Amino acid sequence: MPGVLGRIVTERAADYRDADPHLGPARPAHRRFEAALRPGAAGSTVETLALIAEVKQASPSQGAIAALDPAQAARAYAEGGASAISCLTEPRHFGGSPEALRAVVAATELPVLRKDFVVHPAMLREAAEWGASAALLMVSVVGERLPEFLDMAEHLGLDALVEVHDERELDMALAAGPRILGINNRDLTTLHIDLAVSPRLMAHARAAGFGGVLVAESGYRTPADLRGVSGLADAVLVGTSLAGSGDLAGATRALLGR
Ligand SMILES: O=P(O)(O)OC[C@@H](O)[C@@H](O)c1c[nH]c2ccccc12
Repeated sequence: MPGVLGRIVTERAADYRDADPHLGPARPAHRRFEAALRPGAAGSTVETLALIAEVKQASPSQGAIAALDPAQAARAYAEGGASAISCLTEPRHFGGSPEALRAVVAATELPVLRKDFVVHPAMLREAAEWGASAALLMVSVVGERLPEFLDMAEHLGLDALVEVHDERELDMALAAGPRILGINNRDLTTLHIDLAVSPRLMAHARAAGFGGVLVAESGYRTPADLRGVSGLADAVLVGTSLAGSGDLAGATRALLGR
């Protein structure tokens, strides 16, 4: 696996090399994250797009974004109209931590996504234990093991956001029958963003008969940016432009056109 993504995945695999792979008891599926993103669930937004707002303190492309208090950030996003919260837990490149996720879960009623490079079953067990409603599964990372990881998430009562960046990954994802599909506009090997990726792959997914929830991810800054996926996406995942704004509630409202 090339580039930045390869380095991070190697590090996360090393972090969890000796972790206990047991998932523990089955947990009921609440599907709270999925329900928050369903068409119309966001209700009052101009574009009817649901917003997943991300607690993101740093990134490989930006370096430091902002030193956030995760609980305060989550409350501000909720106040601004977000439908769900994404919280990074990757520590070296994104400034995330388990504590950040736990704090976000405690601070808000909104469903929370564990945003990390899931390479080991223990990472899903942790997500459930920490109170997350969902976990990210990247096809570029789990590859052929996607069905296995989807089953594990289901066992733990977690919704899975299955992320793809190109047609090949999309076809692999569709074959596994995900309920929630995220299209990342950012190529994580080069960090290059192209907002045309989401509309292209969303049209492809719908044409292939995908009837689940579609999430457009990365690089969105303005209401005008969102117009490119309105009518195609059910939800949009936004981190940097909100987290670095200095006024998280105001920036969230502004992005949603309120
Ligand atoms: O900060 P942005 O450009 O608004 O992007 C948010 C989110 O899409 C991005 O953080 C992301 C999408 N998929 C990922 C996988 C790993 C780490 C991070 C990500």
